[in-house]
Amino acid sequence: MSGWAHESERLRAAGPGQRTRRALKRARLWYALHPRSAQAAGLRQVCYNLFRPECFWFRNGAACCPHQAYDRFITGQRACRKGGPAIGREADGANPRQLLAGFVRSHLFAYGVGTGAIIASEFVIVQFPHLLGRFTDALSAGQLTPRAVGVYAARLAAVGLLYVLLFGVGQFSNGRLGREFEYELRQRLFSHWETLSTAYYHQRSVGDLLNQALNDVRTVREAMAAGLNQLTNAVFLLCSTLWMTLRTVDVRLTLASMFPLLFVPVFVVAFGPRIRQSSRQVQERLSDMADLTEESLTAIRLIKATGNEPVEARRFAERVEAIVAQQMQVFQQSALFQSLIPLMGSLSFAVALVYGGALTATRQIGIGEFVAFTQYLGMMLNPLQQIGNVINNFQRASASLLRLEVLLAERPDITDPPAPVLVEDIRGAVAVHVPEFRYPGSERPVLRDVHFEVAPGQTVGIVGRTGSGKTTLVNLLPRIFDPPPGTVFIDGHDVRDLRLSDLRGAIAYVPQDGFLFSTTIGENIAFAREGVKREEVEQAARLACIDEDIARFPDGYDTVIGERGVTLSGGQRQRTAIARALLKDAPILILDDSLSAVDMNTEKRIIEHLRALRGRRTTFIVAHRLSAVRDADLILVLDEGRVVERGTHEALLAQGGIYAAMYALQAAGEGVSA
Ligand SMILES: Nc1ncnc2c1ncn2[C@@H]1O[C@H](COP(=O)(O)OP(=O)(O)OP(=O)(O)O)[C@@H](O)[C@H]1O
Repeated sequence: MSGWAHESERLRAAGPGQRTRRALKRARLWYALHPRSAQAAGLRQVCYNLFRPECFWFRNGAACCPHQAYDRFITGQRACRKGGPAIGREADGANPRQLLAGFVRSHLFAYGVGTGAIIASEFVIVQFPHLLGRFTDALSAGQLTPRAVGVYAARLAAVGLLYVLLFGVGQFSNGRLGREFEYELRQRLFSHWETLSTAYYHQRSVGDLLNQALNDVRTVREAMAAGLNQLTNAVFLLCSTLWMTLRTVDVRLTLASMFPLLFVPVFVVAFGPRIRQSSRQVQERLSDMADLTEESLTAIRLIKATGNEPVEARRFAERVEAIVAQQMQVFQQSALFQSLIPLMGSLSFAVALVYGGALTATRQIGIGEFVAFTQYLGMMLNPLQQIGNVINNFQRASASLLRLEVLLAERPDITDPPAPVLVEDIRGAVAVHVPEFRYPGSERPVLRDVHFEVAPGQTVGIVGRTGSGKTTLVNLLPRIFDPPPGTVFIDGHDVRDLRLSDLRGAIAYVPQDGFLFSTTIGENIAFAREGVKREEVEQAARLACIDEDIARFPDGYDTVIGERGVTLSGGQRQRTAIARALLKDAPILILDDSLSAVDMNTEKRIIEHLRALRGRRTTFIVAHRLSAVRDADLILVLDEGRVVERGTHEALLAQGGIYAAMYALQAAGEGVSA
């Protein structure tokens, strides 16, 4: 049995009670090793089946479908069962600082273990100079026997071993917690992004959002894992060293040598805010660069086709130069700040040599005491340097937290109404009475006096010049943009009074770009609904006339179609998106210019299939090619946001207006018979 088949069998054999983390971990490993292979896709399907839709909830309290549960699991996010620990629930709506505080509170014991281990390790390591001092004293007094040397060596080795053990435990424990927090924060970000409305994404770039999800979150994680370790290490190493010196070394020598170190807090106050400010600017410029990279890679085919590589390379270089300049500023400030701290350490050393040397020469302290003290001072330099690093880290993390805070404070402008009308079954009657619609922040009305009504099961064609408002009009139905109150109704209910999940669940929408995911074509179609069977996917593909194309693909429905469906033709992409919408089987179907890249014959067949389903769903077809709407019960002709003509195909032809002129033009150009 092949590796894949064996794994698949094991997973299948696991009963509901055995859907264990172990099985899933193995699945994740398998998936990581074979991310793009058909086997992985198949295994994924099996794994989907292992999750039951009703029982997977995430820590932020949001329910999710098994597909998402699995996807989140393989990307390292943790799902928990309904009713499981709801750490994130209290964090819902919280800012990252509260999230951080909540996380630390709920992992107090683990933090205690990690930090405690580091603290203990510091108290162990400071025994080292003390032992060395005693060894030196014994040596200078000529009291060292071979046995005593062995005992000293064994003690020093034991100190080293215990230190490594304790310090390792502390590092690992806090590092692990940092990673867990990183996942929770990313998950929180993602859940938050899912709630924000389309208008928000028109204002923010993908690059900037990616930068926040990656760089800002990582900076915070570094501060709370490595930063916390370094801080604990540095503070307690300093404290324990100080304690040992005061206990075992002359107090005058200790106090005099420590004097230069009192300047460290002064430098922190002087440099901290400047470093934080510059770090924030660097992050913003990094967002810019991420933006440009994303845009350039998305448009790489166009760039190559037009031979614009040098222009893009120049644009990229300009942004990189700006980032480098900004980063140099941060580096200069950080370098100056970090070097001032060891400088103070060196001054301490100088005082110790002069004053300690004099005390030793006048026999006020022993040689062993002096040797031990210089060792202690050496040990202090490292934590002082670390404190500089940690403060820099915390300054950067603070800037990142601020950016994340701003993002998480963003509220979706399209939300459920406070008291939604609960509807059992939407039939698909649509009434639109929009006196005027403007996009948020825009002065110009895009729709004016648009009034029409559609009975359930009817088909509406929407045509008109480019920019006349067709997409805007259909976007109002699922509230992608909010219509004015009391202007758009479904089954007699204002769409703004319905729960968003009810409203959007009743609408299958194929947007103009018909986005596809970089997975298999079968999964792209199945994305419409949870728990769909392969036969249903195939039936939807038949209705959208993509089934024959799929049959010719090397792996059929399991063919991976590349990023955003790059390996498909424009027409194939459109038909896949249509199949996905048909599979949703919602009472309202919207095709926004979704047949433009399909040839006339295929378009005709798809329209025939839709007509066969007539009565079952209300359909809106936005089109430039009039052949796509000629069978519609009502055709609206838009011009500059107004309905300038309306009627059936025949009635509009008879009117001899804009529609008739468009039809004549297209018939002449494409050879369409009237
Ligand atoms: N998010 C937006 N913010 C502001 N104005 C917008 C936005 N989206 C579209 N518009 C403007 O609204 C007008 C109508 O756009 P819309 O996309 O609805 O036209 P359309 O008829 O669907 O065009 P096409 O046939 O080219 O797709 C255009 O002038 C456009 O510039």
